[in-house]
Amino acid sequence: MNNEASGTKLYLIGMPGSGKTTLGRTLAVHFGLPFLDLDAAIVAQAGQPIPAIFQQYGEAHFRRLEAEVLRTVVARPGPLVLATGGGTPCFHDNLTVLNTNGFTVWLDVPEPVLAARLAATAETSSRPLLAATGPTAMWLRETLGARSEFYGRARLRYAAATEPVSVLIAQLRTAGFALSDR
Ligand SMILES: Nc1ncnc2c1ncn2[C@@H]1O[C@H](COP(=O)(O)OP(=O)(O)OP(=O)(O)O)[C@@H](O)[C@H]1O
Ligand SMILES: O=C(O)C1=C[C@@H](O)[C@@H](O)[C@H](O)C1
Ligand SMILES: [Mg+2]
Repeated sequence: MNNEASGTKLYLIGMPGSGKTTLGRTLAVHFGLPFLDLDAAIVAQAGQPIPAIFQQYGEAHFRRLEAEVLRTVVARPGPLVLATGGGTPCFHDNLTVLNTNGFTVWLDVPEPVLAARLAATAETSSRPLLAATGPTAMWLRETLGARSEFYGRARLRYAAATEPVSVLIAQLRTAGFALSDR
């Protein structure tokens, strides 16, 4: 089965800072697939950056837009690697859409590692949900606590901070995600 014929889409889910964008690009190169970042697709569709969408219209509007753009991406023919937004699986039944139209992987990264990464990238990133408080331990604990129920329903859990990418690729093969390595 070649890539086009399989049509399988690979969806990376997980907390902000878990490495969805970084790993997504790596896997896309490895499997010779297109890569898409859902946040970038939302920005393109809205014509404004994510913090501006939150500020102008609020989170509920952002979540509707996110759900709409996700469904458009999922409906496209052909395979891809998609880095979702941190909250994507937790709203508007998006997780069901992902799980019924491709292969979901949760990048499970421990809270202290997330805290360090978010602090290190706070200056350069635009994370409106963190902008008010910064990546406090409390925000991380509460958010991870609330979201784990959704993330935990991914087809695969990948300990992204400790396991090499080769472990995930092997897990994908075992789970039946059949694509050609490059
Ligand atoms: N496996 C890794 N080991 C060490 N650092 C990593 C790893 N993966 C990602 N990072 C670093 O962690 C930070 C966050 O990575 P990335 O932007 O890919 O996460 P993300 O899940 O896409 O975040 P967001 O939800 O904000 O888009 C970046 O500085 C990146 O370089
Ligand atoms: O964790 C979240 O809820 C978010 C993460 C980002 O990827 C963006 O999708 C947005 O800032 C919301
Ligand atoms: Mg990202």
